[in-house]
Amino acid sequence: MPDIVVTEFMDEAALAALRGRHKVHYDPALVDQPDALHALLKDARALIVRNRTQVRGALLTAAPRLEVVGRLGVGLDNIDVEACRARGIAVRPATGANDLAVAEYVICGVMMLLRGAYHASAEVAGGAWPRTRLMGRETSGRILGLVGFGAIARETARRAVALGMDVIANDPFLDADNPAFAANGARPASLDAVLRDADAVSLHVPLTAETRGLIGADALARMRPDAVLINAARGGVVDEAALAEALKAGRLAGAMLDVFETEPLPGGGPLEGVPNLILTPHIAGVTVESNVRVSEAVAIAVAQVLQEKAA
Ligand SMILES: O=C(O)[C@H](O)COP(=O)(O)O
Repeated sequence: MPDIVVTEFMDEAALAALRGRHKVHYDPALVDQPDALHALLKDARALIVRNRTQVRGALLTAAPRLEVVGRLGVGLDNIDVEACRARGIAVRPATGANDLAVAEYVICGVMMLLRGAYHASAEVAGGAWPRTRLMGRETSGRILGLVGFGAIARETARRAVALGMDVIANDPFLDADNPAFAANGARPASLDAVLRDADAVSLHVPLTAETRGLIGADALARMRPDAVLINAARGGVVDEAALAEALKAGRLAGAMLDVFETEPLPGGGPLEGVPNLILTPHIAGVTVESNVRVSEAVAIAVAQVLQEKAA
């Protein structure tokens, strides 16, 4: 039986490093095979997951010898951190390793949505030439509003400033005089001001009881009708039906979503066929480069916990 089980995709070089010292079972399809996964966890000392494997309840019960959970990402909402703590199971996320990937995704989204010229490939290929309709807006001089001002938001802010954007940010955990705002070219603002003033709003908060549904019909109504919204944080933060309504009614100029209330996004939901909406499959933090960084960081952290616990 393996002592490390990996249930979702991981970089090969990091896996090879782990295999040098441990018996590793790597199967990125395991996330969708709970019975097989539970059987493999009987003797496992370590479990490595991305965001889909639910590390709680039955899974933890099936893993009586578990010592560490490696998280190939940052968000911990798929892990029952309290239950792990109660059992002395260490949780090791890849903090910082995918910040850059998400920040570039957000900047790309801001530019695509404000410019608005990239939804017309099929039309142009078909012989249409809609130049005046596709006259979009420049990014320089626009206001970027960040909801949450942690590490990823700060990476995003610096890149937005380099593009000539004015950056305002709200974070209930930071005092207005926190030097992190100025150090990253942002001005602190209330959530109301961010929603009211920003040309582009980007979300950078974890999913908690306080942030669930934060961007619902009320918040969307407070945004400018020509504003755009980007969510590469967590799906439950945005009310998908309310967003779909706002886009269809032209009360919002555009949106890009990388994360959803339910993942994979079930077909036939409110987001299908909505105009000015770009959807991606929870890929903002995953690039060729970040996959290497994330996997290496988690492999090192997991191996270290196993070594410490064995000592
Ligand atoms: O929490 C994260 O870091 C992102 O959601 C990316 O996680 P993933 O690589 O597990 O998708």
